Amino acid sequence: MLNVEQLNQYYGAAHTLRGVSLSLNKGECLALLGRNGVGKTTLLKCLMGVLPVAKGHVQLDGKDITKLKPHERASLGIAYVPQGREIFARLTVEENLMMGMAVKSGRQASKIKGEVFELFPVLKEMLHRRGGDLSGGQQQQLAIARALLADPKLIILDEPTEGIQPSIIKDIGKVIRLLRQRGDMAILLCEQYFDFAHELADRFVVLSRGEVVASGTQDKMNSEDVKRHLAV
Ligand SMILES: Nc1ncnc2c1ncn2[C@@H]1O[C@H](COP(=O)(O)OP(=O)(O)OP(=O)(O)O)[C@@H](O)[C@H]1O
Repeated sequence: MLNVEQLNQYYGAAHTLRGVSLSLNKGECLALLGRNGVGKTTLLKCLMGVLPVAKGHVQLDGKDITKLKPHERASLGIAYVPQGREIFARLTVEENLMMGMAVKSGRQASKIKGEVFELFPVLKEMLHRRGGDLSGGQQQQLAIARALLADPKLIILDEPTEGIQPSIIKDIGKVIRLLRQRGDMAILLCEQYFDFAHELADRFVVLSRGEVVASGTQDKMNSEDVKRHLAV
């Protein structure tokens, strides 16, 4: 469903992504691993169209989307939960969720909304609170819920456990596992928290200095070779 071929990106003279290729199938969770600053967030932004690429291609279901704008990619079924969550702090939880549903019809929206409240019951209790008054973990849940309300084919999560308390990390893990078991979505999970990614991923890719230096199935993820690229 997602095919990335030889992506190259630069920040000025700095060559940030160097020929990155990866693929991801429906029903699969791919972990994107790597130390701080190796280019993970840059790659995700290129996939969402927030940053332009210098060379290479991104395909979704066989269609070349390399030149499409973020909103066009969103309407094709890509949802992005950025690092730091970027919820609307002054809007209520309900209003934040409505932003995610903007592209859906009334009937579709209420069905998806029911499913999302099952996944994140806490959001139902907090519908009228302002986003900015939620805890960091609740904001992360809100950001994931908002992305799911667009009913995506591919959800891209940038470090969903960053700065979040263990009990909510567990809840977020459960949701990702459920989405994976449903089998109708592809999940790209960028993570520094190795054990979390190891539990959830089917396959992994490791970036180092903008290059893919290791990849494989989940059973190979715990190897010395992979750990070497992640050790600080
Ligand atoms: N807007 C920017 N302008 C110039 N350089 C940038 C910009 N954003 C990131 N960089 C640099 O590009 C490199 C890759 O950054 P990126 O944020 O993609 O890394 P990362 O692997 O996601 O790290 P982290 O885990 O800290 O988010 C880093 O050296 C970073 O300093």
